[in-house]
Amino acid sequence: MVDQIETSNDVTVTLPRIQDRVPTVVVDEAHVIYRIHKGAGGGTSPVAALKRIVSRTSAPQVREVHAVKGVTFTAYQGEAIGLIGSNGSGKSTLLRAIAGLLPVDRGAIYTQGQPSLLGVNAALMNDLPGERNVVLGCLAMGMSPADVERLTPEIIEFSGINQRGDFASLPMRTYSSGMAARLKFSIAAAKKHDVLLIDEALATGDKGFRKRSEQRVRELREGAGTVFLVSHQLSSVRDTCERTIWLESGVLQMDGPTDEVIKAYEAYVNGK
Ligand SMILES: Nc1ncnc2c1ncn2[C@@H]1O[C@H](COP(=O)(O)OP(=O)(O)OP(=O)(O)O)[C@@H](O)[C@H]1O
Repeated sequence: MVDQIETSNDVTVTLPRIQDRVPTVVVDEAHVIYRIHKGAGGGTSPVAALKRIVSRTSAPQVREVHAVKGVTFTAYQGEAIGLIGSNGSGKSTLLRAIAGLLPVDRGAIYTQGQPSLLGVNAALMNDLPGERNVVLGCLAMGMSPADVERLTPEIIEFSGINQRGDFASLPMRTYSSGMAARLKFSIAAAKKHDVLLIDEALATGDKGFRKRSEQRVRELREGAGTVFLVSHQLSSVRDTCERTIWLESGVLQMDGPTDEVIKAYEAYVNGK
């Protein structure tokens, strides 16, 4: 049983009916708190503690930043969900917690399979050429060597890094930050993910790359995965996601159809 949904840019997406929907991410009253150790003695390591004993200085102060405050929602297969909110509202923190890179302090996050976080900070090796990074990245995602060999030219083509000469054979350190981000997106998007988490990656490309990557996000979603997209580029969210979650100061403000949530967010931003 399926439902046809029209998105704002006239793309028709086919989604399973509510009763057939398979949850992929369940976030249940999740709290994430950063603890920053500051003050004399530097840190909590045994060496730092010993130094404090010898120098008779007090234990470092701990400052807490409560970045995500009791957020609850469920994401389903086939959904692309935008995450929006002001600077410092907790979007990247929530994404990192879903990826399992940050522990939740209270509450819980359950995911189906291993979510893949694609951020502009994803680690590639700066001294290796782009094409070697493609091979390493694909192998690290669990692709077979034969698939890697077949897909490498496609990934380089998709990224557009060779548009102004043969950059694929040059070390990554010679790339602009936009080129590096495009290559990272292209590597991650080459594989079908159960849950793909994208942090601002689409915003770094030029218009042509943005269109290609938005199309790829739609394909990934239609291939039954769930895609989360953190972006300040509201047009990207509008074109890619039919559902959007709005966070403000770590609190979930709204969760619903993208058009409604963006409208409320814009009214909030303009009224600030
Ligand atoms: N590693 C960290 N250590 C301590 N505090 C952090 C750390 N990373 C983020 N924070 C704090 O957590 C809060 C949420 O930050 P986060 O990066 O998740 O927000 P964001 O919505 O993604 O912001 P932006 O839109 O600016 O990227 C902010 O107050 C930030 O200062």
